[in-house]
Amino acid sequence: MKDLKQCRQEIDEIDEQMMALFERRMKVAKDVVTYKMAHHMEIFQSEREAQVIQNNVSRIQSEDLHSYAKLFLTSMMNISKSYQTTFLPHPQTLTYALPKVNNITVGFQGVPGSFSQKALDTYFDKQTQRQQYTHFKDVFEALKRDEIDYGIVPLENSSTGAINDNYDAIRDYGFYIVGEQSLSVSQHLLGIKGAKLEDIQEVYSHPQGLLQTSLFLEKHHIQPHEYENTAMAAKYVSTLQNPHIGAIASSQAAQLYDLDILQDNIQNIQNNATRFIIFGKQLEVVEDASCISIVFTLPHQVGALYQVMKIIYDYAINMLRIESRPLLETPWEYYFYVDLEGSLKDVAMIQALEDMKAHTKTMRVLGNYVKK
Ligand SMILES: O=C(O)C(=O)C[C@]1(C(=O)O)C=C[C@@H](O)C=C1
Repeated sequence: MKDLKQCRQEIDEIDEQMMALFERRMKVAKDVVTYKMAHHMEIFQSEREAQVIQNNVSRIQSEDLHSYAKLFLTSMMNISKSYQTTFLPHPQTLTYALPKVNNITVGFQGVPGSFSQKALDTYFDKQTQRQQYTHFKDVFEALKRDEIDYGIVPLENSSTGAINDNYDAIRDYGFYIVGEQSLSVSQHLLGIKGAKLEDIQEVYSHPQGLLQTSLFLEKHHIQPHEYENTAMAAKYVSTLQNPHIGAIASSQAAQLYDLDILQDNIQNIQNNATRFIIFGKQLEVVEDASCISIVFTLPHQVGALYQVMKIIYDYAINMLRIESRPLLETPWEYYFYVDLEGSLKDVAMIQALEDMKAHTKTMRVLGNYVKK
């Protein structure tokens, strides 16, 4: 048996060599992303990754290490991709992208009659193919598999705040925001034909639908039940045919699933609106893009957030929004999601972002797009 001390010494020597190679590899990854940004290429290159895995796993002589080698290479390329996403485009090499409109498929969560579909219908034209999914996460997965060209999900509601899962997903999947559609949202109490408001004892809706109408539900002593989606809840209630069970959903859902509107506009705040984001795999900057979304993490230091905010102030940039979310991998640390008014074609903006990046642990541009 080898001595532990000797083993660890050997590991230390190997790690030293590996770290030098790691640094070299990451520097090349940086050169690759500079090229990709100038040529409108996606960071994730599935064919190349498959090739890297195939070439290198076959070099491993011990058969029992093949699956570990594959895992090692995959993790290494994930690290390389996450590093690549932190680089900012160069205003001179960044060319405007024409929004893709022909022959595209867009994924949304829910069934026809959902608010996501309404946002999709408002943003995209009639020819756009629509693909529906059960969960928000499925839309992100579908884009990852190239099943769709874009996804559309809600990010924030004016009365209930952020839709946290989607904030986390847009960051974790490494996708880009290419557009935003704001939609005014009216929630209605729906019931089966002939039912009355007084009959309703329970309702089904998406958690957001229930939150947005909490005052009405409390007032009428109606018990809320969470469902995948407002329109799916309407569809479900329609199948139950029970006069005591209602749904909270749109007027389109009432029509589609043959339900009556028992009480309209029951949302807590009358001008209830939801912001939907359209996301894709590439950074697409259109000519009139005026909103830049960034996400960053900060070192645990006094005044770390202040330093970033000061740069925004010094460059006289209008900050449209700031949101913080816990970093799952390190408790009590947060990432910040900030919207700034401006364009990535503006040299001063890139300078400001570079300065901000110098004060963060990680920073990535999520997109530069038009708010509609
Ligand atoms: O070859 C590239 O395009 C790279 O960006 C490098 C790299 C890698 O780390 O090997 C990273 C991301 C791609 O998905 C494929 C490979």
